[in-house]
Amino acid sequence: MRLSKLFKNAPTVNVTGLCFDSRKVQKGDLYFCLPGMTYDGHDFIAQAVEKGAIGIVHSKEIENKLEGAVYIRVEDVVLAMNQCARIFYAKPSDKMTMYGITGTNGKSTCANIIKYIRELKEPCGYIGTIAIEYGKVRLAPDLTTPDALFLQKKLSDMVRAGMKSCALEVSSHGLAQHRVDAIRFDVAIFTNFTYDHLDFHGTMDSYFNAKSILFKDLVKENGVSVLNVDDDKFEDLKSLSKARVVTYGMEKECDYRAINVRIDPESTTFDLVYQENIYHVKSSLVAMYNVYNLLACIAALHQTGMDLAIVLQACANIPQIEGRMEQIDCGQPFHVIVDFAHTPDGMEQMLRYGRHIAQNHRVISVFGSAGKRDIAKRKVFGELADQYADLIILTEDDPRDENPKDIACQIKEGIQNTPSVFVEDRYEAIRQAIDNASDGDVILILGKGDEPFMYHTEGRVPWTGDNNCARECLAQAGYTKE
Ligand SMILES: CC(=O)N[C@H]1[C@@H](OP(=O)(O)OP(=O)(O)OC[C@H]2O[C@@H](n3ccc(=O)[nH]c3=O)[C@H](O)[C@@H]2O)O[C@H](CO)[C@@H](O)[C@@H]1O[C@H](C)C(=O)N[C@@H](C)C(=O)N[C@H](CCC(=O)O)C(=O)O
Ligand SMILES: Nc1ncnc2c1ncn2[C@@H]1O[C@H](COP(=O)(O)OP(=O)(O)OP(=O)(O)O)[C@@H](O)[C@H]1O
Repeated sequence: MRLSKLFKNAPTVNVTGLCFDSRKVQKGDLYFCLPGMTYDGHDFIAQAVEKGAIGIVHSKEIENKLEGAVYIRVEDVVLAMNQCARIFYAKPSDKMTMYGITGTNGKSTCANIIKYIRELKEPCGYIGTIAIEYGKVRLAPDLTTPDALFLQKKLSDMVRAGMKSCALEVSSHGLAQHRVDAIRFDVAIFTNFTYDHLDFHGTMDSYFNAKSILFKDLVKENGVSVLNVDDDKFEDLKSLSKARVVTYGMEKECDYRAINVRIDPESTTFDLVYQENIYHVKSSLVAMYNVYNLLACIAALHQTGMDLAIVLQACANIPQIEGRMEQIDCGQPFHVIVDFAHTPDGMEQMLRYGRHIAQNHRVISVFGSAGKRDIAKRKVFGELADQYADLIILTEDDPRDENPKDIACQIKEGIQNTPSVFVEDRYEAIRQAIDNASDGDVILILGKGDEPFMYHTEGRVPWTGDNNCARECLAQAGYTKE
């Protein structure tokens, strides 16, 4: 593409790619000097030019301009990069129905529900924590919400592969770092807002401000904000939403309301009240929080033209979402559930659900807390497990360069009455939980879900995955039904 298509009055040179990392520049790329938390992209111009960048987009004064590249000075490089990416990749988000999902918990679950149901009508892509998926392509993501350039490129690949819609998880980091600024969403879904990511955002207000960008920036004609009426942040989001607002919930009057909810170990049923009509819904997803996730998706899909009856019927067969409330059934006489819960709210939801289905039997919980992340939540995890569990097995969970035993000690500060042990090796911890379980017990393995890696001192190292680990340990104990 000609540089002048991206910047008015720019010299006639051909841009073959866009890049913001000098280490990855390829010949013909336009290099954007981004401000970062550790570095400043302006410091790497020499490397970018050496690697063949044909243009440098910068905001600071540059004294020694190297030959071989064109220099374009702008006020805001992040803004310029987003605008360029949108044009360079031919505005892919304008060619699909775009669902943006944000909130502390439930983004991956909702995105996967939307993808599954939307695909009954037309091809739908997915970008989020679990995968990047479209058609037959399935890639392992590095981030929940990738950087702006990668995102635009992937969306354009999706359009080329025939996708008509896309469900995209939008993290607060992604919003704060303007990774989705160049995307035009049709629907912005808000799941919930509870404690998380204070290591990055500093305060809950700043965390919320990041989340709210998705709703402030939803300006597409016919755009719709899908909001959880039962969440404390509902009124704030409603008043700042630019688009039409549609509501869902259980406790208050709203557009899509669930009543008569019944949660069983295998399924969930409820009555959906919509415009004074009542529809009976049965879903393969369990736990109360999934009723909220379902309502959000039902509203979003219905508001974007899907037939309500088809959407509701599809709720009965939503496939297992990897590592999210994943029931591992190898024929053992107790429940084993693997879940990605890693926030206080997620932990409480899971522990409460475990308590609900265990009835008089025991809840055995296996978890840790990530190293170098949100230290304050460790004690809270201990308090929650103390409240709901009968046995707590503390173990490693992405310790990074912290000692897992120290993290476990901080979790233990919240444990008063419930027996707890520390088993550093996660595989061994899961094995001990399984060996310890009696008929009817519920084992909750929390925090990592399906993730096939663990962060240690040496970086990201392969991990069996909690779900695979549980299956292996069950097989070793003689249960092999799956
Ligand atoms: C905290 C955070 O989000 N950091 C992101 C941020 O890094 P940064 O600000 O430190 O960047 P930097 O290293 O200072 O570099 C500044 C600029 O100089 C450039 N550079 C740097 C060095 C060099 O040699 N050459 C060069 O060109 C960099 O490419 C960058 O453009 O900008 C980088 C470039 O886009 C991101 O890769 C990086 O994500 C890191 C890897 C990360 O782990 N982010 C996580 C926390 C994250 O975003 N998570 C969310 C939420 C997940 C959840 O809900 O749990 C997600 O969406 O995944
Ligand atoms: N609506 C919800 N309310 C509260 N907790 C939820 C909700 N949905 C899911 N959870 C809990 O949060 C965990 C993570 O769910 P999910 O992966 O869907 O969220 P997420 O927002 O995508 O998280 P992340 O961005 O960290 O991947 C689940 O495993 C479950 O324990």
